[in-house]
Amino acid sequence: MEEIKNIELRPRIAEALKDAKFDTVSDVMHRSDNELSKKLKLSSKDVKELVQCMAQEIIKTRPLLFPFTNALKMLNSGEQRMLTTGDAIIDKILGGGIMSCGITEIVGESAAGKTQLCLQLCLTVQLSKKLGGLEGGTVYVSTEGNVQILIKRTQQMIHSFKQRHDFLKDVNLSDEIKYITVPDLDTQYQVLHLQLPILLSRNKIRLVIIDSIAANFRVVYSSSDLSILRKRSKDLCKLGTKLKEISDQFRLPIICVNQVSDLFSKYDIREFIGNKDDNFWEYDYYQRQFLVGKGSKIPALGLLWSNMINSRIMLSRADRTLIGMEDNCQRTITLMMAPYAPRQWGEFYIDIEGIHGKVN
Ligand SMILES: Nc1ncnc2c1ncn2[C@@H]1O[C@H](COP(=O)(O)OP(=O)(O)OP(=O)(O)O)[C@@H](O)[C@H]1O
Repeated sequence: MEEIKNIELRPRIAEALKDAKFDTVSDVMHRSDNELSKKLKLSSKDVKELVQCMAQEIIKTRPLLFPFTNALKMLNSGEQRMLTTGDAIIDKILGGGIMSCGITEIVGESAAGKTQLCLQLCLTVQLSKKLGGLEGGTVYVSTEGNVQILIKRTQQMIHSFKQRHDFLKDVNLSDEIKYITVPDLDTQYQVLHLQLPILLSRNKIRLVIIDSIAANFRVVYSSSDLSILRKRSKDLCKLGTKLKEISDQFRLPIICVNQVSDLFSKYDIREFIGNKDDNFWEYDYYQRQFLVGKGSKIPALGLLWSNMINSRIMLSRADRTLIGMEDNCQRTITLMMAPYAPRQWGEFYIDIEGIHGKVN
């Protein structure tokens, strides 16, 4: 973080900072105005001036963190806003597809179809912008260690994808998907902080998928000890901030697959959602699910993580019924929250080609 001694300040403010041994911009910016006023023995007017100077310094020295934009600039830039899922019905349910920036969470119970949706996006992202793609490859960070299964399933999808998009028949779509396995939290940290930024700066990658974000956290932070919970929150915060930074810097969407936790009482919902009035939609959804005893599950990692993501897509499935060889379970996809569309849902199914929406 920037050192204060290099910043031009009024002498009495500079003197107060020196006396209080405040050396960096973060020493100031991590404190409230009241705290600064007390510690530095400065008037509230001086504190306001100091905070403004520090904020200016951050904007000046870290322009990538503040890529200010407005609606007109976005419109004129012609930047693709949505990444298609490859299925018109699902795109419609999701308000156009997956947001082409920020963090989108895909959450659901085991075998709900999260990985299938992600693999499909690995293919659609390679399409031209005209067709709803982002013209680039994918980095697929997997915590499950099942890369061979992913590759095999992707090959299956590619086969039918090429039949639908004849012009891709000579393109090697699997070359544009780079799989990385992260078996533990330490490796995950190394990959996201060191390896991923290098990969993104050297290749034309337009999508990052982390499948799943909860797996390693659940293993390391399984205790309910308060100090461990605090550390978990801190690490989750760091992870969310890093992902946002990467998404902003490389202008690409990051998809985080998340698991679910069981809901044991309706008070769990309040604990998960926080203030009901702040997020009435989600509160209402889980409350109803709980009351009808259906899908009484909430996304893992709690409220803190919920505040780090930009949109949330929930996949769910009813109990599996096999008719002959056909998997006939009812699946639903719900856009739980997004800055660009209201909550909506629909049914979908999975077949050899990938995932498809059902016409009602
Ligand atoms: N080739 C295929 N043809 C038809 N359906 C398939 C095919 N491959 C997978 N599926 C369906 O996809 C489901 C698994 O989906 P997926 O692997 O995306 O689950 P998930 O939500 O990622 O689960 P987990 O959290 O356990 O990894 C299976 O139950 C199966 O019904």
